Amino acid sequence: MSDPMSDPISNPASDPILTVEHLTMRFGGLVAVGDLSFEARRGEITAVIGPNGAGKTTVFNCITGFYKPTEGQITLKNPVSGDYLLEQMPDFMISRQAKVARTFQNIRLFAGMTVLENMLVAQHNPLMRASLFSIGGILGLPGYGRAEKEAIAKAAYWLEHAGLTARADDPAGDLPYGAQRRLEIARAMCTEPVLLCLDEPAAGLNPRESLELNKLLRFIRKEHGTSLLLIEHDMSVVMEISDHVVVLDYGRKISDGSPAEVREDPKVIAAYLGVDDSEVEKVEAEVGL
Ligand SMILES: Nc1ncnc2c1ncn2[C@@H]1O[C@H](COP(=O)(O)OP(=O)(O)OP(=O)(O)O)[C@@H](O)[C@H]1O
Repeated sequence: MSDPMSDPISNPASDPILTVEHLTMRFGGLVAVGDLSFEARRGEITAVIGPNGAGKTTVFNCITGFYKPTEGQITLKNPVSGDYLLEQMPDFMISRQAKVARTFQNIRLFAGMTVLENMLVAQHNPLMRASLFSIGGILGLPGYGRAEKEAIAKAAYWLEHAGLTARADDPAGDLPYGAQRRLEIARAMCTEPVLLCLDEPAAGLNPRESLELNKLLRFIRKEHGTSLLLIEHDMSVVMEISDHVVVLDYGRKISDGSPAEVREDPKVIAAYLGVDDSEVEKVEAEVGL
């Protein structure tokens, strides 16, 4: 099999992998996302944050093809296969061709299947191709045997880096919550995405599980050059691992910069981090509201 470590994607700092331009999503009269533009740069961890209902999940759903945006353009620059206009593609092509993978707020594993089986299901497409879409596996064709070995080796590699090797034969549903989250991420990495979108990966994790998650995400970025886009409520995770933070409020972008920059931005303090009631007027005056 090709060595999963052998081809880290180059990482020129200014090179965007995802460009969102004037994205608007309306549900009837409600503007869930309004005229949003931002970039996620290649090889970086970009966090999208904001209060409840700010439009974060809607942005993810537009990027990954679950929603068709009302307006706007979303360009994914795959360094290998070229540019894709995601808003014009069905969701399965976004994952298969453009190589964008995602995880969900609520974990979506096959709970009754083993950890290893979950990892192999993610590699269904290459295995089906190698089986000639029917009898290759039954006939024991060499191509299928090779593809199967590669799939198992890739699964083993990601299980090791997610700290799950010892649980490979256990039902996924038996894993502690934090381990299930890492399994979802490891499973997504088996599809070799260029952009991995994570919807609240730290939700419900205890501090030790949060550290293990951070370690896995850093490994993915550093050793594979995979770009990460995450929605996160846990500010300690955002500040610790993000290179770039985009802040939404009521569907609009109110801040965009390094973690240190957005943390100091009075608009963010007022809208997201929260201020004492007695301070609201003062902060609003400072930011011109
Ligand atoms: N399918 C839908 N139909 C109608 N309204 C929707 C739909 N999806 C989202 N919304 C509305 O769009 C707005 C943004 O929701 P969204 O879930 O994107 O926010 P969020 O920032 O992800 O919130 P949270 O942090 O609570 O997950 C909300 O007012 C929500 O009720």
